[in-house]
Amino acid sequence: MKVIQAEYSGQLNGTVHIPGAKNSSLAVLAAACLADDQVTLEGIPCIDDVRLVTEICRDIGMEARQTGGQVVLDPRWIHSAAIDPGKASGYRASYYFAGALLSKFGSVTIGFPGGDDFVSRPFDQHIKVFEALGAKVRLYPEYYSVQAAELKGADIYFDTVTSGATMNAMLAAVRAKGRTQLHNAAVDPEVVDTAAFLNRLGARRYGAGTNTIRIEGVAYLNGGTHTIIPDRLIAGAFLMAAGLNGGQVTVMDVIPEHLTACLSKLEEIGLQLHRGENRITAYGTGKLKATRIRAGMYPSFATDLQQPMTALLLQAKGRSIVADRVYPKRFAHVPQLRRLGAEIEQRQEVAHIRGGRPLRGGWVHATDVRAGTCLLLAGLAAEGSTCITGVDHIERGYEDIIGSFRSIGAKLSLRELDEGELSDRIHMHR
Ligand SMILES: CC(=O)N[C@H]1[C@@H](OP(=O)(O)OP(=O)(O)OC[C@H]2O[C@@H](n3ccc(=O)[nH]c3=O)[C@H](O)[C@@H]2O)O[C@H](CO)[C@@H](O)[C@@H]1O
Ligand SMILES: C=C(OP(=O)(O)O)C(=O)O
Repeated sequence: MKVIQAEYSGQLNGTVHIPGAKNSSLAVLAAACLADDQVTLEGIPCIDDVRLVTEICRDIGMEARQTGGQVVLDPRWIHSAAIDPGKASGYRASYYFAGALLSKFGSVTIGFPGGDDFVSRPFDQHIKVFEALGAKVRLYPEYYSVQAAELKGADIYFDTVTSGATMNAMLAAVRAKGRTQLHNAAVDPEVVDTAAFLNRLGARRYGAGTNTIRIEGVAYLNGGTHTIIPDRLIAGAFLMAAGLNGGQVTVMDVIPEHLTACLSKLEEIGLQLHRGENRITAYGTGKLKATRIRAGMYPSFATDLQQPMTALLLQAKGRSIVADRVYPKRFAHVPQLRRLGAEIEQRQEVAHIRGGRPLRGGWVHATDVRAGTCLLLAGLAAEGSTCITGVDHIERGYEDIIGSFRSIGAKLSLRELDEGELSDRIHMHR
């Protein structure tokens, strides 16, 4: 079993290049099915979720060649719209293949979305979109199918703001007959990026980045080249690292506007920031103030950043509280932080933190990708050595997490433990 070992690292200093966004890449890779010619994507991160997507692409006959951050896809030879249920359930965003293949072939069979488990991650708005466009959705124990003789544009109102269903609706509607309007749409940068990609292929889609998106269906889409936006969630986590012990971290190749809520909060708790055109430097002053975080949909503070932010707030003297309106139960990292000596409690879907207390190393388990970053940051600030299991979750979302944190001075290593060694270690730390 893989274990990340983190040692107390003192100040973290250095510059990190930020890769393309996982959440954009997963949508745009599936959206490439829609094209009628070759597609080249730049800035795709080398992460486990992307490896799974490229396997799915190959399974259905779409050639996908990845060289570093570049993926070349050829959708002209897709011969199947049946996706292995196990692979589809191996990550969250497989639902984009449902939207894209439905749009192009009128039929798809696919496993249910997997991904991080936050107790409840409903899928009803995706189904609502498919049905509104005229498709029939059938749910089976292991998979679902979506079929339509013809997709027709429709007016669709989302009952909740969802980035996944907004992007999926854009994919499903792009070849539908007539006009589709999406109301109460998500405005995330990943929505805008996916829309930009579709337009590059020749889609007629207007208003992405606002609450109403209009799509005029087209019969043919070209190929083309697109560069994925930088990962604002990885950038945010590295900026937080600067605050841990008063260091200085620069994130390069970012879009600072995508991080507005995060940057405001970092300044509010005492970090100094310098924003350039495509870079941000965070200076930790060594003194952090407690605060209140209410994670929400973009442009609010991102739910994917509330967990790493919690690790930083453990260093801020006083009481902080963290609530998550997107996933009110996204707090599996809280009991793990307590194993490191953190004074943190979860009461009524809010994490209450008493910060400024020393942390000590121990064994902890990452239950999801950002819980992993949270525990890693806490481990770098804890006295002694912290071992983090659940590395697979972390590798779903981070490209070379060990190398990039080491490049700013973090004492981290990846170790392989056999079952016997693992059970001895866990026993010792009980
Ligand atoms: C692969 C990917 O891009 N993952 C991101 C995506 O997940 P994902 O696309 O799953 O999240 P959504 O934006 O769809 O979810 C937003 C909210 O809508 C709710 N909802 C969603 C769909 C639905 O059919 N019904 C429904 O009620 C969800 O429970 C949640 O409360 O956005 C989340 C919110 O920013 C991020 O945490 C994830 O990192
Ligand atoms: C929740 C996340 O991922 P996913 O939606 O893929 O589970 C995330 O990236 O924080």
